[in-house]
This record gives sequence, C-alpha cells and structure tokens, in this order.
Amino acid sequence: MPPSRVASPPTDPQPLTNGLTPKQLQQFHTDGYVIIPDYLDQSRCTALLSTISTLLHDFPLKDHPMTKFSTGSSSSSSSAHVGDTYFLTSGDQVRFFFEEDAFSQHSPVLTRPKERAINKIGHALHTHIPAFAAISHTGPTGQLNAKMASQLGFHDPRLLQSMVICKQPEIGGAVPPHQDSTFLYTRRPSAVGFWIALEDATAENGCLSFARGSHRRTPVSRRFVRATEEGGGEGTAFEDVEVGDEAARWPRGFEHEREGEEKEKQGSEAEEEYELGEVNAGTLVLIHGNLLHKSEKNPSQKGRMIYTFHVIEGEEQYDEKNWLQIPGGPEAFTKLEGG
Ligand SMILES: O=C(O)CCC(=O)C(=O)O
Ligand SMILES: [Fe+2]
Repeated sequence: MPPSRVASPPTDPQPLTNGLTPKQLQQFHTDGYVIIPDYLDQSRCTALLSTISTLLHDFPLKDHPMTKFSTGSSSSSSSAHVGDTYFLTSGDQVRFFFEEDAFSQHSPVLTRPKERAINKIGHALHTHIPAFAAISHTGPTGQLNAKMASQLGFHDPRLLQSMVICKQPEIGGAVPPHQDSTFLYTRRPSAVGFWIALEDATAENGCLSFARGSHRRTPVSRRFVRATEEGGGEGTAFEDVEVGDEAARWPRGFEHEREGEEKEKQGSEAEEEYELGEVNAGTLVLIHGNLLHKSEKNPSQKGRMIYTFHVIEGEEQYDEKNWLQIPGGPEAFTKLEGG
C-alpha cells in the first residue's frame, strides 16, 4: 500500500502574516482599493461586536446633546447639526452620533432604543478601548497594519481617527459619494482608510461601493474645515482647495506609474459607475483617500457593523483649519509603528 500522502504546506503564504502581496498592492494602486478577506477571524469579530454592544448599552442618554450626524447629501454648505461642539471636540473622545431618523420630527424623543439608533461612534476608539487599539496600532495586528502602511508608501503613518459605523437594521443611513481626503486633508492628500467588516456586508444591508480607479482621475478639490457660523458659533464648512499637479500624486512609489500616463478625463461624482464591494465579516478593505466611494441605506433586518480607522502621512502638512483636532496638535496623532 502506498504511503498516505501528507498534504504539502501551502505555497502561497498567508497575506496577513507577510503584509500585502504584490498583487494586492498593485490592485490598491490600480483600483484605489483592495479587499482582503480573513483579516480577522470570526471569534475576534464576535468579541468586538460584544464590546460595541456594551458601549451602546452603557453610554448615558441623560447628558447627550442629541447630536445627529448628517449622512445626507449636505455637500454644499455647512450643516448646523454636525457643526456643534460635541462633534468638533470628539477627536480624542469616544462619542455617540445619532442617525438622522433617530428622532421623531421636531422632538428629542427617540424612535427606537438608543442601542439601535446610533449612526456612529468616534473618533478615538483606538486610544480609549484596548480591543480597538489591538486591531489598529498595538500588538501583532498593529504591527501588520504598520507593515501594510509602509508597503503603501507611508514614511511616518499616523492614525488620526477611528470609528464604528453601526448601519443598524432599518435605520442605518446612506453615505453619499465622497473622498476621505476631503475630511482628513493634508496639503498633499495622503489619507488611507482601513475599513473592517465585523458583520457580513452585502447589497441588502448597505455594503460599500467603489468607483474603481477614480482616485487616479479625481484630485481632492475641497476640504471639510472649521468655520464660524452666522451668529458666531463654531461649525463646519466645505472649502475649495487649489488642485496642483502634485495633489493626486500620493502615495510615493506610485508616482512612477503615472509617468507618461495620458491625462485622464477628470472624474466627477455624477459620471462614475459604482461597483458593489460585498464582503464577509472579518474582511479588511484598504481605501485610497482620493477614491470615490459610498454606501446605501440599510433597510434590511441585518446589522452591518464595521470598524474603520484612517492613516495620514505625518510628513505632510496637517493644519488647524481641519475639523478634526486633538490636544497636542497633529504631532500627537498615534504613530503606526513596527512595520
Ligand atoms: O461604512 C460606510 O458605509 C462608509 C464608510 C466610509 O466611507 C469610510 O470609512 O471612509
Ligand atoms: Fe469614506
């Protein structure tokens, strides 16, 4: 009888121990995003969902300013309901932002239990909650993230914000097309999103969709800044930025691929076609800060909880106009080290 065959070890090493594969890196540069399944195992997703459930249960409603985070198409002007102190001082805190439909009209009365009414939690889960630190910048996963950031071209990757986006059944709002570098602006745009599905995200419950390659034809032309509102209070607004030739030329290492490239037609939100990014729980999606992406509402009964954090290049100028500020200034943004 022939000896039983021993399965040979896999020749394709797990991408997650060795960082991004050349193919994944290429995909990120070409498409502006890359989907990496099995980044977290199911038990880790379950543990994080349980942490989120505790946060949603425990936060006190009593002193909450009932801030509603607008996910609607408020792209043209400042919007009073986001531009309040609770939002503008959330950069180093764990704060809870309600869905637009969380309240009965003209009333502070919630339409459902608070656990089911939150749009997102932000913006410093990574500094306050060890379970989120451990999938962002500490321990083996933090090292892996640092390695991926280095592969993407970062010299001094800084983790500047983290969020849980709840997209709860029935009420989870749509996120209109946008580029993350508008909201996390550096003089030469450098933001990259690490987006992690903790539950399956499908067309049914409002998964992400992407305008493939739009990062190569859509310079960042405006930024989300602090602004004084009529009446004197501090709020937010969109401000146009001058688009230089260099504006879209990031990350480093990508420049040479653009050499000799035909000047592509400038992208616009209206003209783009969006491809669904349906993913299983545990999947990581890396998103270039210039890439147009969006998500639809979640009218289904299925949750679509995700965790995301964003990294910028510490060597690029981050100024005081940006909506997101933390004590200590940009120098205090968390270093992503060990890559
Ligand atoms: O999760 C979503 O629906 C949108 C998230 C997003 O736009 C981001 O993380 O940059
Ligand atoms: Fe985004």
